[in-house]
Amino acid sequence: MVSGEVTTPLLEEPVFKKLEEYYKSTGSKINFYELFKKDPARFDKFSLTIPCPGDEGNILIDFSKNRIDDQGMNLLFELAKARQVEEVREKMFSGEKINFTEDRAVLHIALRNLSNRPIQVDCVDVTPSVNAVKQHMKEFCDQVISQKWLGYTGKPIFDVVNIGIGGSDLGPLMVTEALKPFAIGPRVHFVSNIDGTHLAEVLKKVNPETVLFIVASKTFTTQETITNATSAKTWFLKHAKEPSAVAKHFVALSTNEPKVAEFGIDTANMFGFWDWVGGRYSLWSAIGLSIALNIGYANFERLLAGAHFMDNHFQNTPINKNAPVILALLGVWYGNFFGSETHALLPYDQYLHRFAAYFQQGDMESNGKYVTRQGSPVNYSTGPIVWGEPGTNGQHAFYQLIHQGTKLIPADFIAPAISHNPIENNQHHKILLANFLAQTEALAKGKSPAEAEAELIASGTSPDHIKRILPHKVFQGNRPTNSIVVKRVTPFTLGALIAMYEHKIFVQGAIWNINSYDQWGVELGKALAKAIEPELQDNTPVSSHDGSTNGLINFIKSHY
Ligand SMILES: O=P(O)(O)OC[C@H]1O[C@@H](O)[C@H](O)[C@@H](O)[C@@H]1O
Repeated sequence: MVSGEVTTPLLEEPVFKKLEEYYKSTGSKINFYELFKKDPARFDKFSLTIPCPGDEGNILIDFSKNRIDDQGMNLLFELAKARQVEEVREKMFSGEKINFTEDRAVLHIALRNLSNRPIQVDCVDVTPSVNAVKQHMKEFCDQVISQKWLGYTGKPIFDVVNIGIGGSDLGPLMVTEALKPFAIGPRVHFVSNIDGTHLAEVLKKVNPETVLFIVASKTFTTQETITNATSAKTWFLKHAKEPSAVAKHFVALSTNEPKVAEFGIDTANMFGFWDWVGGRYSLWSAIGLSIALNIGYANFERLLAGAHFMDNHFQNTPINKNAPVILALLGVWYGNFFGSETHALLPYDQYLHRFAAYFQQGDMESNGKYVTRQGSPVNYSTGPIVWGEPGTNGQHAFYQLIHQGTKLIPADFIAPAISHNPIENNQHHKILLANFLAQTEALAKGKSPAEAEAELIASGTSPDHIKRILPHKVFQGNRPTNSIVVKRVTPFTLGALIAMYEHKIFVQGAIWNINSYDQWGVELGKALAKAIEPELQDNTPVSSHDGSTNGLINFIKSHY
C-alpha cells in the first residue's frame, strides 16, 4: 500500500453518506431548468472561464445545466477532499509510483513539462531525457518537412504511415485529424487493425520511394503492430530490394530497444520513451512523432504547451474552480447516485470526429476496474461507458434516446466559437453552433404537456388525435449537459482539452480508489488468441474449448 492512500470504502465515507441523504431528499428531485428561473446568477456560479495565454482566447466550461445546486456541489467538493484527490495529485506530479501493480510512476505530465521543473523517478530527474528525445524528434521533423531527409532513390518523404494500435494509434490519429488546418508536412496514414485490409488499403495510396513507416509500439511486442510492420517491410523490400534502404524508410517509437533492433530497425532511428508513460497517455511522447511530422514540430510543441497549461490549472487551482475536478465530480454524481452508465462526448467540430473514440480508450481502459487499490471488489459503479459522434450527425442518429429514452445520459458538448472553414459567409458554422446550443437547451427545457398540447391545437390537430399522440410529444427535459467552448481548435486549445479529460479520469480513479493506470483486463484475450491461432492452421476439428468456441472454430474451419 502506498503511504497516505485512501482506505475507507467509498460507501462508508461519511461525506458519501451525506451525499446519499442529500440525493434522496433533494438531489434526485432537482429540476435544473427550474433553478435557472429562480437564480439569475446560476450560469455565473456554475461555469468556469479559463483565460489562455496569447490569442488563444478563453476556455468556457458551462456546467450549469446539471442536476446540482450549491449544497450538492459543496458536498461533492468535500468528497474530493475526503478521497484525498489533492494528495494523490501531488503523488502523480512528483513521480511517485502510483501505478503500483506495474511498479511505475505516471508521468505523462513530465512529457509536457515545458517549465522544466525537475521531476524525479527513482531519484533521477527525467526532464533531461525527455528534452533529449524531443530534440531528436525536432531535428528529424525538420529534416523530413524541409525535404532534406531523402528516401532510397533520393526523393523526399510525402507520406507517413503510422503502424500502431490502441494508445500507439488513437492519439496521433485523433490529433492529426483535429489539427488538419495546421498540416505543413507529409500526409499521414494510420494502420492499426490486424485485418490485412487496413494495411493493404493504405499501401495502395503510397509509393515505396517516398513513404516513411513509423512503427509505434511501447512494448514492441504487440502482435498486430509487429505483424503489420513486418508485412510493410516485406512490401517495401519487394520494391527497394536492398535491405540497407530500410534505414531511410522505417523508424521506431518504443521503450524496448532490444526488440526494435531485433525487428531490423537501426536504433539510431528509434525515438524512445519510458515505462512511466501509459500507452493511452502517450501522444505527448515520441508516439506523437506522426503528429509532429504532419503539423510541424513547433505546432507539436504548442500542443504540449496547451496540455502543460491545463496541468498547471489542475495542479494549482482550488478544487471548487478546478475544471477536471468539477467534470469528474459531476460524473461521479450521475454514475454513483443516478445510476448513469454512460457518458457521451459530442464535439460540434468535424475535425474532432475521433475525440470520443480516443477517450473511449483513455477513460474505459483507465477506469474500467472493479477492484480497489487494496484489492477488494468495489460495491459501487466505476468508469462509465464513453461514446459519441460529432454533432450535428449524432442528432439525426441517436439523440432521440438522449431526449426521450429511459436512460439518463450525461453529455459533454464541445465546440469552437470560430471555425477554420467559415464558408458561405460563416453560415455553416452558425448553423452548427445554433444546433449545439439548441440541443443543450432542448435537453434542459424539454416540452411540457401544456406546451405540446398548445402546439397541436395551433396546428389544427383534432382533439381525439391530440389525446392519442400527446404523451409522445412530451419531453421531460432536465437532461444534464456540460458545454465546453474554445475560441478555436488550435494545437494549444486541443492540448488543454485533452489534458483536462486526462485529469478528469485521474480524479475519478482517485475517488473510486482504483488504479487507473494498468490494464490487466486486456491480457487474457491476447493470451487466448495466441493459443487459438495455431488451431486455425488446418481443418482438424477441435474439442478442447467450451462448446461455443469449439463450434465457432469448427464452423470457420469447415470453410478451409
Ligand atoms: O504500444 P503497444 O505496446 O503496442 O500497445 C498498444 C496497446 O496495446 C493494448 O493491448 C493495451 O491495452 C493498450 O494500452 C496499448 O496502448
